[in-house]
Amino acid sequence: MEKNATTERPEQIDPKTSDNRVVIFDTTLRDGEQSPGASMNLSEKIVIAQALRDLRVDVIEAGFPIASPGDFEAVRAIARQVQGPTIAGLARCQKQDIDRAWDALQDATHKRIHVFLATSAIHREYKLNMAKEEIVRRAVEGVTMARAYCDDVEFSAEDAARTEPDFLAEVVERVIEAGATTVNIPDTVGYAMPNQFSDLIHHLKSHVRDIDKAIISVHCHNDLGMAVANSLAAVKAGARQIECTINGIGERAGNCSLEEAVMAMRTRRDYFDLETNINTRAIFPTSKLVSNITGLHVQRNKAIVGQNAFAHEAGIHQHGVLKHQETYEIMKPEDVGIKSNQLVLGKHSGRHAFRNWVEEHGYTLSDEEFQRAFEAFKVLADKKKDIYDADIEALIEGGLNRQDTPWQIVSIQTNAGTNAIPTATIALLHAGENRRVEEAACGDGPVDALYKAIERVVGFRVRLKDYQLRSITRGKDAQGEISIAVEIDNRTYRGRSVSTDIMEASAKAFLNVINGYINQRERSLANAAAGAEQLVGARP
Ligand SMILES: CC(=O)SCCNC(=O)CCNC(=O)[C@H](O)C(C)(C)COP(=O)(O)OP(=O)(O)OC[C@H]1O[C@@H](n2cnc3c(N)ncnc32)[C@H](O)[C@@H]1OP(=O)(O)O
Ligand SMILES: CC(C)C(=O)C(=O)O
Repeated sequence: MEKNATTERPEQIDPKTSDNRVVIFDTTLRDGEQSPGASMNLSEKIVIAQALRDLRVDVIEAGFPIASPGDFEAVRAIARQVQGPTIAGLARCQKQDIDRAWDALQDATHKRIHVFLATSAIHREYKLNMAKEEIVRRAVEGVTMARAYCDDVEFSAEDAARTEPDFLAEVVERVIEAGATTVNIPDTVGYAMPNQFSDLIHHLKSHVRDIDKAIISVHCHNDLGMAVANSLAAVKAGARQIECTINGIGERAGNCSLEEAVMAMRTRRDYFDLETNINTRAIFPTSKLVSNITGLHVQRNKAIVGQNAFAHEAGIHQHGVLKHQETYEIMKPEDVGIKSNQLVLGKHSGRHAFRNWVEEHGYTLSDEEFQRAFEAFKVLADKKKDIYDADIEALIEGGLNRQDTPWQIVSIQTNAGTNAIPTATIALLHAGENRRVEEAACGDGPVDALYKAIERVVGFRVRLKDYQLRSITRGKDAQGEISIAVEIDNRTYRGRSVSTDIMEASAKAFLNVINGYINQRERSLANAAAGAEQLVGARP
């Protein structure tokens, strides 16, 4: 499944020659992935990178290639497959990191090596054990090594917001001299206040020789809820790149939220007089995709993409909006990809209306995906009186991660109640072998009983690490979303499912994990067998 690429990517504008263009550097796949619990696999990262391309971000930071073979592979695959934006790879100021980043970026059309080194006193003394002179030397060395490979090099002075401004200016001047084309000023621990951060950018602009030879970037964390405010204060002061993530995910309290920064600059163009290249209509679908894949839910009242962001409950507001939308709406929901006029879909709707909905919401489904989504929609419409957009989105997005085989549900029965021993009976079909197996079990609750019965059918045990139930739509017949994390062979697998019946959703989420594990194990065995065959073939 791929989101529509809505419009052509316009010629890249160089912010050094256009005073009011702000570069959007997305780090959902790198800093965003540093959110505890947000790890993504290779195919999920590629799907997100494609969505970021369609959103028209300027730079995708695809990962930190030295961090792990998986990170390296993800950066390499995105560099190969996602054309348009610049692809960046992160590296410490050391040769092996820079070499690894360069290897991973080889196939990208536009590539950037992003080197970083902390500059603040606390990081120098306690973390790096380096004096100021060594910091300058290592930073210059890092940029020089990266420039030997690549024309586009970014240097980040980690913890810049807590660095002595004059020392920061010295580092920035020296890395520009060494060839850095972007200099990033991170508020790594979310400590800055907007006026102070703005003063810091002014300080660099007035104290760094040749500051105009590089783009000033900012990378703000949200520990005090200031990430967006600080980023906006910085662009007002002359920074021309914002590093941000979808839904503001990232290390600890997260990063500057892309959708908030972009929509603030767009909605208050009168104040900022700045532009980005973002296709704002792709914001909402991208937000949904990221939340679906990472399992990090967006709070209802989150600006721009929260479920309530464009909802009016109060009578006085509703009255105002009915008379004139702008009385209580400063942005149009359509501008961020949220439909304002809902086409009401229900059990009597046919394929045309459903296809219309799918296309209007920015999805491109293959014939098979469409048919599966339509059938699932009909089943849901039979069970549920009111179908909301969120119901259908859940149903389509759910298809993205679905591991349908080999084990499929034939029937589920659970029994629980006060003073009753919870029991579950399940019948599963092994699709490949056309084998039907039934098992029953007791447990500490109906879900525990259900999971034990499933373990008996598939023949192995797993450890449930996390189980979350959330209502994702409204009404008595709301759909429940189950998100689980399960440990098998020392690895964590995640599963998710949505249904009006939470026992069914629980079983499907569990089978999602079991099937994912079985499929992956089979792929590894097949790869190992192919490798062994090659070795045998290669023998003299
Ligand atoms: C602010 C940020 O978000 S920066 C990015 C943070 N992201 C991550 O750390 C996620 C990925 N990280 C990892 O997978 C690992 O930390 C690795 C692979 C990078 C390094 O792992 P290890 O070699 O085991 O080192 P570890 O993480 O324990 O310690 C970091 C080392 O890097 C050094 N270091 C930290 N930053 C830098 C830098 N910018 N340049 C050079 N060296 C650095 C530290 O001094 C320490 O060195 P030491 O081993 O000589 O004491
Ligand atoms: C590597 C840098 C940009 C970073 O993530 C930070 O300082 O938070």
